[in-house]
Amino acid sequence: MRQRSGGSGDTPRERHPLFQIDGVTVRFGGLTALEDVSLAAWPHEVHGVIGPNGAGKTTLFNVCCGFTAAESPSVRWRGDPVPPPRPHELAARGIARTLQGLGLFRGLTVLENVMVGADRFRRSGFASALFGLPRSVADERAVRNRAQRALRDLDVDGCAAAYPDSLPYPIRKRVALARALVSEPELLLLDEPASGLGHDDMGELGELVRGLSDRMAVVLVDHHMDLVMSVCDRITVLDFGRVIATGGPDEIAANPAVVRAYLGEEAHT
Ligand SMILES: Nc1ncnc2c1ncn2[C@@H]1O[C@H](COP(=O)(O)OP(=O)(O)OP(=O)(O)O)[C@@H](O)[C@H]1O
Repeated sequence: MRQRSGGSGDTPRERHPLFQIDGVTVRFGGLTALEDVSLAAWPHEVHGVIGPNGAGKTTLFNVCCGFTAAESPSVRWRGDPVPPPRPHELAARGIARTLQGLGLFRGLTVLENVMVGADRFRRSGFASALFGLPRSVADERAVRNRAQRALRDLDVDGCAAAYPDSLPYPIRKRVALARALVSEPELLLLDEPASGLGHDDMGELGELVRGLSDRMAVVLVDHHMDLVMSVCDRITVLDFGRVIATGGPDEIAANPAVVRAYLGEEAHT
């Protein structure tokens, strides 16, 4: 595990998590999906969220993305209080996410899909785009270049002209990741990044995610213990909507409450 920021030479700001959310309670009618849950994502760390089925992982992910509202959570960005995230503000706030369903536009090529993710770098307004003014043309070229770079970084630039439906699932997952990364986020939220991947693709994904933590904080929700244990610096374990443990992979693997929660799950499957 890498040294967390905060040692000699760090700026004081790096003593805080990049993103911290506390007091997350979500109720769906009579069902409490999350009760007073906290999550802190540190710069340059990969933070895993795990837990048995129905523990509240997706709900927590959705709160972090602003898809689901929690009851008055406290949110901090580099230690400063900020309003809870809202989906349309994520890119502007330095947050990107990939979803289980990938969410690629079927009618757009791979390159065009990734260009959508780079939208925040456009500087020209609607009118100059409409009339093809020079600034808008330069903008378009810059956004296209960024998108091509993002595809190259993920080794999928060869399918830039293809439509998502024509590509194998692991490639589509990379495209979805490229679309998230092209916005150059400080915080990347990954929902089930390993779902549907075979062993080899999962190994490559693990290396990729580890590499990303040089540039950003990563939060990932996933069922695959191998991936979570090998890739994450810190892990939050949920069970029945509550945090039952937080710590490094070794601490988590040895935590009796975590073992009990997962054994309980096996007993019910
Ligand atoms: N929109 C909703 N309306 C009602 N109940 C919901 C809703 N979303 C989630 N729940 C319930 O909230 C609880 C937590 O669900 P959530 O999907 O967050 O768990 P999870 O840990 O992601 O589960 P899984 O591993 O099975 O995906 C579950 O009991 C689920 O049935």
